[in-house]
Order: sequence, then structure tokens, then C-alpha cells
Amino acid sequence: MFSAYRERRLLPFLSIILGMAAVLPTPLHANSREVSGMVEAKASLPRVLVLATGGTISGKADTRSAIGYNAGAVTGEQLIAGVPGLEKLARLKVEQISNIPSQNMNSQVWFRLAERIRAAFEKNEADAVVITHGTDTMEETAFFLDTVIGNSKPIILTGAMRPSTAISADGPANMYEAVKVAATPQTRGRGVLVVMDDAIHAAHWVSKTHTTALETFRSRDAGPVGSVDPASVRFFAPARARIHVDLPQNHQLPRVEVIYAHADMDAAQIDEAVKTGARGIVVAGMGDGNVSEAALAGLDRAVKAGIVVVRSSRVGDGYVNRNVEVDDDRHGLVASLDLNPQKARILLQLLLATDTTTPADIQKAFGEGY
Ligand SMILES: NC(=O)C[C@H](N)C(=O)O
Repeated sequence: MFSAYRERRLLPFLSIILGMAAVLPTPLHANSREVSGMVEAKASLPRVLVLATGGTISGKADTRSAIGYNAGAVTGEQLIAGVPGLEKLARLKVEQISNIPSQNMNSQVWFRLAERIRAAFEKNEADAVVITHGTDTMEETAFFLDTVIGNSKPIILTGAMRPSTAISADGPANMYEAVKVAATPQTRGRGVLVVMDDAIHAAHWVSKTHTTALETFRSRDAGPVGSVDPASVRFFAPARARIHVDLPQNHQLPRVEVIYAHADMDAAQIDEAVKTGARGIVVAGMGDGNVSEAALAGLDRAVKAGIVVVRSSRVGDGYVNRNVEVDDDRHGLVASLDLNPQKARILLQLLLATDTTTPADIQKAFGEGY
């Protein structure tokens, strides 16, 4: 409900206390919590529902080593309390959906998120949603939600590369910018976005590209769709048409394997996927989605067994187009165009789960070219 949003009463003696807060030698986080708690969020501000799922943004140092930490150790509520100024951007309500490192992200959490967001928008409980998330699988959650939620209200994912206890933790700045983008009217109708390190990325194109750097998210080919700084939000690319698939009603996704191609590749993993009951295979192919002759023969066996095979690429940029080096028509294969293997897997899972099963129809959903 509206009243449940973080609206804090303006305390008497605000200016005196704020002045004290500025000179007291309290730690930054405790100080920020105090200050933000004393400033009332205006009723005219947009309502942003924060859904916390875990990740390094909720990480805390662990004594096992100088750099060790556990992701998903701080709650969403604590996280918000450490970001001064949010109350000037939006009225926030925080809910904890999970508290896991995103290497453990799974379809149950995806369905929980999708249902919660759908309900919040349908019942007009929120004007936008911000999801705090680990960075390892952020692009996958973003793409899943972008595909199943048709609403034009903003949905922003953000996270951090450094845990909350690190020197120069990036979580608070990313959180601030995510709420700023969520609260900006121009963000409507742009699908699910990832806001990290001053950049705004579309779910379709964004990928994590560096193991540890703050500047890890990159959008393939054309780059980010916008930028954000403490003063402004700017979009410099038009909104992309979204692929839409209905949320499967039974909340189940079929098994789809991603198989990574390499020199000297045989068909062992492909045959194993067929034997163990995969409904689909996505190949992270070499270059333009290529595989060896031996692997292609394995893919032929998979297609004959009724498994849908999508060719994607292990290369980070460019399109995998139909019938270039591989005769997709003859082999009955689908080309992923600009979806990377992990996102192609999600789209194939959703299509199979909603009874789109022929390679021709699946190719249509992936797109047939621009
Ligand atoms: N920076 C991060 O968030 C990495 C962490 N492993 C996660 O994805 O939860």
C-alpha cells in the first residue's frame, strides 16, 4: 500500500540535527541513515518498489581472506538505509524476494519476481520497480523479465562489483542512479534496463564482460542506451521493440542445455544432452555460430530426436545470421541473431514452455533479421 512506503516524518529541530550530523565523526553509513531518515519523501514523488534478491551489493566481508566476502548478507532495507538522498527521488518500499549470490539465481526466483512485479503494476501499487541483484546473472534475469512483462512502467536492475563493506563500494552510487532512472518519466516504455556505473543498458544487449572491474557491463554492438549521473538521465538510443512471451502458467521451464564450442570439438556433450532428456540445445558456437563437422552431425541427430537447436556464438558482438556458413534450412536449425547463448537459452525455454515448438516458429520469435 501507498502508506507502507518509506515516508518519514520531518522531525523538529531538523536543521540543528543535520548540522550536528555534518560534524560528528560517525561512520558514513550510519550518518547517511540518520540524514535520509529525517527528510520526508514528498507525496508527489513516484512510488518505487525495491525488490532485493541478494548479490555483491548485499555482500559483507568474510574473515577467510583479505578480499573474501559473502554475497547476499545484507538486507534490502539495510542497503537502502546506506544511500543518502533517495527520499528526494522517490517514495520507496522495500521487499526481500531472496538473498542469494546470483550464481544461485534460478527460475523459481524469476517467477516470484515476475508475479510480484505484475501484481504491483496491475494493482497500481508502484510506478516503477528497482531490483537489486548479483551481477553474474543480472543479464539473464533482466532478459527474462523483459520478455514476460509487457508493462511500460520502468523496471531497473542494479548491483555492485564490490561488497558493501569494501573501500569505495560501488553499491550505494549504483542504487542511487537506479532509483533516479526509475523515477524519470522518459524511462517509461523502454523495457527492462540495467543501471550500473553511470550507464543505462537494455536487457536485450547487456552482458557482464569483466570478472572484477566496476566497468563490467557492456551492451553489444551499439553500446548503452543512455547515461546517468547525479544530475541527469539521458537516453541516446530509441527504445528497442521487445520480444514478448507470456509467463508460463505452471511456472515450469523445460531443460535447455548450453554447449560451448571449441577447436577439436566432438559430439559427446550433444549426444549426452539428447540422452538425458533436454528439450533444447543452444550452441555457443565459434565465430558466426559455427561448430565442427562432428558436432554438426550430433546436432542433426538431436534435431531428428525432436530437440530444438539454436545456434548462438561465444563471440560477444555481432549477429548469428541464418544460412551463412551453416545451412540452417537443411539442418533444421535456428539462428539466435544478437542474443548471447545464456539469453537464447531463456527465450527457447519460454517458447517451449508456451507451446511454440517448431524451428520455424521459434526462428520467428528470435527474429528473422532487421
Ligand atoms: N558482483 C556480484 O554481484 C558477483 C556475485 N557473484 C553475484 O553475482 O551475486
